[in-house]
Amino acid sequence: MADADDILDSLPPPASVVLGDPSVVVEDVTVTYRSETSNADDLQGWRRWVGQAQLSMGLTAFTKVEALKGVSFTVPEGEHVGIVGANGSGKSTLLRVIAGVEPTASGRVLATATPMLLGVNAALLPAMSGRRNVRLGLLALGFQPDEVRARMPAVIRLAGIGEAIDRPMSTLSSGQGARLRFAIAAAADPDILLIDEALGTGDAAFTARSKRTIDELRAKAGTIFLVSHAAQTIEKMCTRAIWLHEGELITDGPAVEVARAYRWWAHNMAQDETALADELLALARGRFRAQT
Ligand SMILES: Nc1ncnc2c1ncn2[C@@H]1O[C@H](COP(=O)(O)OP(=O)(O)OP(=O)(O)O)[C@@H](O)[C@H]1O
Repeated sequence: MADADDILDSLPPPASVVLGDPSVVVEDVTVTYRSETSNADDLQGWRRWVGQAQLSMGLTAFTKVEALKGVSFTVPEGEHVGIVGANGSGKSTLLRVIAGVEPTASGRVLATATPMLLGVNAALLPAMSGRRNVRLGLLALGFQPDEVRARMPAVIRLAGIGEAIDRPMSTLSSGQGARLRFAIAAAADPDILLIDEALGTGDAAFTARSKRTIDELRAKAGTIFLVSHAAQTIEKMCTRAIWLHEGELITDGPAVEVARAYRWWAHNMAQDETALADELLALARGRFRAQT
């Protein structure tokens, strides 16, 4: 069996890409969630005793989840960055922080344009119809009234929710609402585009249509962040990738190299080869730290 060093050494050299000035700077970002827990063993030190006492009295105990731990990187314009990592590693949190919809406990994000997280940025009003929400959504994105009129049919076609477009938002299914949000955001032509595949929703026809739209947006956007569980998607679509593990940035480098290292790690975890997986993770982390 190949050892961790052989695996990392067999990876191809970095691809070369032509890049512009910095477009997104993530500086030492930490995000902490406070979450209910029914298991006091989740808690550390004195909090465990307090938690046990709270739970035994039928009260609620809270634990702290560090979703991102001091994550830093700079992305130049034109870069397509994949974010990989196991479930719960902090990928969606990172996208939400870059989009400005998730507060940080410390650190900051600087961007040269407003980053658009597909499907999340549009805040819809429940009492208004889908159609009026599309109008408001497009106005909120900064389009002039004549541009709004011109773009509305395409947005409504992409959402593809039929007659439900004239019903109040509050009566739509969550899938229909998600499709509308996606379609509004997709009209934005953002310079900095954030795509979370986990947000993918809807039936096969919508999935195909939204994939086409994402491809068009990708072709136009300057800087792209893409979260995907499929390391092959990251290899194919991205120039660079970041591997997160339990909120920590493990490595950041050429997409092919990072995605393959992550794939080997995931493969070994799936095979219960946890010792080799741990070794791979430590090596990838060590190599990256040595470079920076
Ligand atoms: N609103 C929240 N309240 C409490 N904990 C949260 C909240 N959102 C995320 N978390 C926790 O933060 C950590 C990171 O979550 P996040 O959704 O960013 O991971 P992810 O890598 O995107 O996961 P997945 O691949 O499963 O989508 C996880 O431990 C998760 O349980």
